[in-house]
Amino acid sequence: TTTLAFIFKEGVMVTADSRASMGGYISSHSVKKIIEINPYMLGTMAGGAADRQFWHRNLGIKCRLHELANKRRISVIGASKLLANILYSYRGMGLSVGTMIAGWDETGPGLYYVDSEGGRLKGTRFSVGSGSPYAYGVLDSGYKYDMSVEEASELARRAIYHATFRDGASGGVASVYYVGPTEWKKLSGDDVGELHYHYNPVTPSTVEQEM
Ligand SMILES: C#CCCCC(=O)N[C@@H](Cc1ccccc1)C(=O)N[C@@H](CC(C)C)B(O)O
Repeated sequence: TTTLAFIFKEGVMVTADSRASMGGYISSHSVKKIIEINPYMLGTMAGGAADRQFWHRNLGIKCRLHELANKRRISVIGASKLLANILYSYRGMGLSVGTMIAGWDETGPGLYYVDSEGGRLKGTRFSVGSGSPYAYGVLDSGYKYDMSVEEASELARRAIYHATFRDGASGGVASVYYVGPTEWKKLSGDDVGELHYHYNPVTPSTVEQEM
């Protein structure tokens, strides 16, 4: 898996691939690794496929209960603490979860990294999963705070593409979501095979090289 998210001038960009693997076997090309917790918050998932299904449903329920009890939307900090505390209570029981919570609340755009070791980090730029070293290479070299939504979504998509090119556990579709002040929007979903020819157009000279 390769997931990444970063805060920039216009909000938060969230991107992930869609491959599930079991060793060298690819068990799915269409896993939704960006989970729509509610209309203004997204979660990403790397690690165990079963864990993804359960924990983001579980988190969605806890966030909704918080809203009903407090008559207000839960903050990104609050949602990340709920998830970190639940995961911490399962420490040592073999959970494998590396997740990010991205959203926009009264304090502005927020991004947290949470994992099944119980770690929780606030940040502006994360990549999580087996492909993250490759994604960081593109992300860290291209990141600027003052990007437009178009520039930011292209940087995110490119970072995921390069990770799927080098990481055997990443692939399928690169999905790009943007979190704005009032809600998230899905911007694109491209098969990385098509992205390959988008970034590496075939021209007579490349045909020469491969001859
Ligand atoms: C057997 C088995 C695992 C079932 C499929 C399964 O969870 N694959 C895992 C990798 C993994 C994890 C732990 C034990 C083995 C294999 C997987 O593909 N994770 C991706 C994200 C999830 C949400 C799809 B990614 O992190 O690569």
